[in-house]
Amino acid sequence: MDTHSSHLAASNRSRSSQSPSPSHSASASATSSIHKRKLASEDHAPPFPPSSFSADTRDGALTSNDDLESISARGGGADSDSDDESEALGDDDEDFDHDSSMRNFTAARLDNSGGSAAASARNSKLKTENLTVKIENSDSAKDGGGNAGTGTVGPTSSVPGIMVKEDATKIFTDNIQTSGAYSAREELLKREEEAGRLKFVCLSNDGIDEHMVWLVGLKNIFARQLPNMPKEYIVRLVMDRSHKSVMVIRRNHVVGGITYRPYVSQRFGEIAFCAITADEQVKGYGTRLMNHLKQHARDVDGLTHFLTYADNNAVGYFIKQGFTKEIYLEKDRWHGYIKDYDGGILMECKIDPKLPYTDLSTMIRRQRQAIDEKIRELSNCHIVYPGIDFQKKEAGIPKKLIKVEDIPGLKEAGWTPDQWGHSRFGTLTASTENAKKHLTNFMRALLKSMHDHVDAWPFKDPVDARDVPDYYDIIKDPMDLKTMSKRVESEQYYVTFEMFVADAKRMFANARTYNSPDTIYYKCATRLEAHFQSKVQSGLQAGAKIQ
Ligand SMILES: CC(=O)SCCNC(=O)CCNC(=O)[C@H](O)C(C)(C)COP(=O)(O)OP(=O)(O)OC[C@H]1O[C@@H](n2cnc3c(N)ncnc32)[C@H](O)[C@@H]1OP(=O)(O)O
Repeated sequence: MDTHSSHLAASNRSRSSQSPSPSHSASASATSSIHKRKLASEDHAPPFPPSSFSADTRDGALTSNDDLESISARGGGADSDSDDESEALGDDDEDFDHDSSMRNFTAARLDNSGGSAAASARNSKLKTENLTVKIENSDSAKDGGGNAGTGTVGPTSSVPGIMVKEDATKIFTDNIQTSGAYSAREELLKREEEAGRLKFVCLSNDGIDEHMVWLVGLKNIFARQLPNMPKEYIVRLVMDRSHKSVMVIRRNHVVGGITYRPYVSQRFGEIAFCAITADEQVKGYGTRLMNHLKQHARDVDGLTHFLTYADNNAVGYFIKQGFTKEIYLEKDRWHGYIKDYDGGILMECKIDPKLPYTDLSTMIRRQRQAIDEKIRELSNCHIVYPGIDFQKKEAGIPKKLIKVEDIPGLKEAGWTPDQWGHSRFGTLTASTENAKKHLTNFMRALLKSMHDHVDAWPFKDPVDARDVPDYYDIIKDPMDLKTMSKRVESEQYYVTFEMFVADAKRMFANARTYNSPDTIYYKCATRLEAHFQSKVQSGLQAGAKIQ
């Protein structure tokens, strides 16, 4: 018999999927019809040289061009009428809640002052405190020892107002994500395996009834998911004894699998088919399957690489499994061994000699843990401080004056009083107290000047919603001279002159937002603003020092 004569399958072999992953359906439908896969040999020529073919068949294995008649009758016989079986495989009653296990990763922020002596001292102190729970009221931190008049500040206790979480493990689980989406899915499936609800098996056509039933189930999934691949061709390879199939079995039903041929002498394997039943896709089975395959191929077959012709719409999946379009494997190790295709993309995956493929999640978790511990050595980002009390009274004036030094955690983060940023006040020393008084007087004078202006009447009081019912629907941040005056008199609100100017500008902008240019309100706003600006200008020139 001519072993190359069964080109009936070869001429139109294509693996384009019928029901690609939901998340990729758009691209899949666009590509599946045009990227039909064909053996390069087409109808007449063998797909690869007979010499390499015969070398492969030293163990009597079938290849794509072997005659179908030589396929195991047990497997082939079950082919035609069992298509529906694959549908029955997708029991939904054990759906896993993958979403719940997906968490957002909050990147820990490294303390950039970690290298300094001060920082190390601080860190070692905090590490010690890490062992105990320490909760202080932030108010006590604000009040304790602070002296606004002299500028000596705040807390006297070592780390006031800090709430350090109880133990390292708890911090780890509470604050830091223990696993990403990838690991979460892997862990979930691993637990299912450990509980015996899920298993991964690697089989070939060994004649054992149960195995044959699974292989037929897998063949049916391939037939459905790779509709452009001739069914006879699928049967032939799945039942070929030189091919192996790694399968996901749940409740004794096949959920999906990968059929591959290990070329042991060449130490690489060719993935022929890979599919998960339609309603179980994008739940992590494909990934776990691939991990089991890699582990088995490395540890049992001694393989170092996988090659496959990936359907265009499955390239994304293979990339996520570590496959590349670049082929690094020396050509003489694979050329002539695997079938060439038109369409599809040849991809390669190097199997790592050490990675624990079926327990990657544990490895990743340990790595995260190690990184987390290192971050906590270098920074304080795991310490949670109480928030600032932002309670306000009338006119948005804070109920309690908060000094910068009293902001919980600020000093511990490396802040020092010389880092005042954009504040034009500087520290609350006696001289800046003078500056503060000076500023208050200047703002008072500006307010009075505006108040006395002929165009000030629309701005003297807050707009009354009874008079203008839709005003507060449009103006979300209202301002008026009375509110500004209260803020000035509180001597707490306007800690910078810019804040005062910003309020005035907002007041004028509001008037021009709500009213049209032809209205008196709009015109008053423009004239009063010009007056205000000239007063600010002349006041500053006359030496009204703001700081
Ligand atoms: C050599 C060949 O056999 S090529 C033909 C491949 N088979 C098919 O196309 C048949 C139809 N598709 C399927 O059977 C399945 O979707 C498979 C086998 C491709 C993937 O199995 P799944 O169980 O769905 O994969 P799994 O849930 O582990 O997903 C792993 C990742 O790949 C992504 N992915 C899955 N399928 C695809 C795809 N077709 N294209 C791009 N990305 C994909 C998933 O979104 C997921 O990404 P994430 O980790 O960022 O969340």
